[in-house]
Amino acid sequence: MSKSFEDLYAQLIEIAATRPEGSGTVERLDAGVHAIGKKIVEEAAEVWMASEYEGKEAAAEEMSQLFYHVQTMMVALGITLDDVYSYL
Ligand SMILES: N=c1c2ncn([C@@H]3O[C@H](COP(=O)(O)OP(=O)(O)OP(=O)(O)O)[C@@H](O)[C@H]3O)c2ncn1[C@@H]1O[C@H](COP(=O)(O)O)[C@@H](O)[C@H]1O
Repeated sequence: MSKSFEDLYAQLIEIAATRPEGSGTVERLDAGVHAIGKKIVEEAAEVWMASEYEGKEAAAEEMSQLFYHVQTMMVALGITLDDVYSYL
C-alpha cells in the first residue's frame, strides 16, 4: 500500500529523533531552514512545469516531492500536521 501524507510526516519525525545513518532527511535538516526553503521553491517550480508541459503522472511525482520538502520544513520548525490543518 502506498504511503499517506500522515505516514510520511510520522516517518520524518521519527527520522529527526533517531537520525539514522544515510538519511537524506537528516542531511536536509542539518542543512537548515534556508536550504530547505530553496528546495521548496525549486520543487514548486518543477510542479508548475510538469503540470503545464509534462502530464499528470510527472506532475503527481513533482507534487509528492513538494509535499516531502514542505514536511521537512515542518519538522525543522516544529510545526505539526494539526498546526497546518487548523488553517484548512
Ligand atoms: N518522499 C521523499 C522525497 N521526495 C523528494 N525527496 C528528495 O528530494 C530530491 C528530489 O529533488 P530533485 O528532483 O531536485 O533531485 P536532485 O536534483 O537530486 O535534488 P538534490 O537531492 O540534489 O537536492 C530527491 O533526490 C530526494 O533527495 C525525498 N526524499 C525522501 N523521501 C521519503 O522520505 C522518507 C525518508 O527518507 P530518508 O531520510 O532519505 O531516509 C522516505 O520514506 C523517502 O521515501
